[in-house]
Amino acid sequence: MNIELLIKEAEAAREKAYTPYSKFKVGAALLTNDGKIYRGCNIENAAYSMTNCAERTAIFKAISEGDKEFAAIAVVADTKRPVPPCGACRQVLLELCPKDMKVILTNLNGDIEQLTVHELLPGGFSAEDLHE
Ligand SMILES: O=c1ccn([C@H]2C[C@H](O)[C@@H](CO)O2)c(=O)[nH]1
Ligand SMILES: [Zn+2]
Repeated sequence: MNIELLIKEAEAAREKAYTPYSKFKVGAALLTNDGKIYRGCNIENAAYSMTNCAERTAIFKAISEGDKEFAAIAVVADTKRPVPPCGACRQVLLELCPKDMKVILTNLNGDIEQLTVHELLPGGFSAEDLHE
C-alpha cells in the first residue's frame, strides 16, 4: 500500500471541504481491498449538528457504492498534531472497517501517525455486543 499516495488523495479531498462556519477543512481517502480510493471531505450545515466529517463522508460513499472491504484510511487537516478523528467517526470506523485496519493521521506539515481502528476506540461498543 502506498501511504504517500493515499495522503495525497486525502489532501485533494480536503480541497472540496464545505466549511463556511468553522473554516476548518478536512480530507480523507479510504482505500478498498481491490485498490479503489474513495475521497471524503467535511460538509457543514447552518444547523451545525448536521455536519458530516471527512472520514464518514468517505466511508458512506464507499458503502453506498457497494464497497465494504477496506484496507486503510488517511485523514488530513491543518493541525499541529496529526488530526485526530472525532468520537462519532471512531464509532463509525469500528462498525464498518476491520479492527486492525490502518488509520493514517496526518497534517499539512507532513507529520504522520499510524494506528488501528481498535487503537482509536479501545473497548468501543460494537455489533458483537448486540448478540449473546
Ligand atoms: O477528524 C475530523 C475532525 C473534524 N472534522 C470536521 C468537522 C467540522 O466540520 C470541522 C470542525 O470540527 O472539522 C472532520 O471532518 N474530521
Ligand atoms: Zn468525525
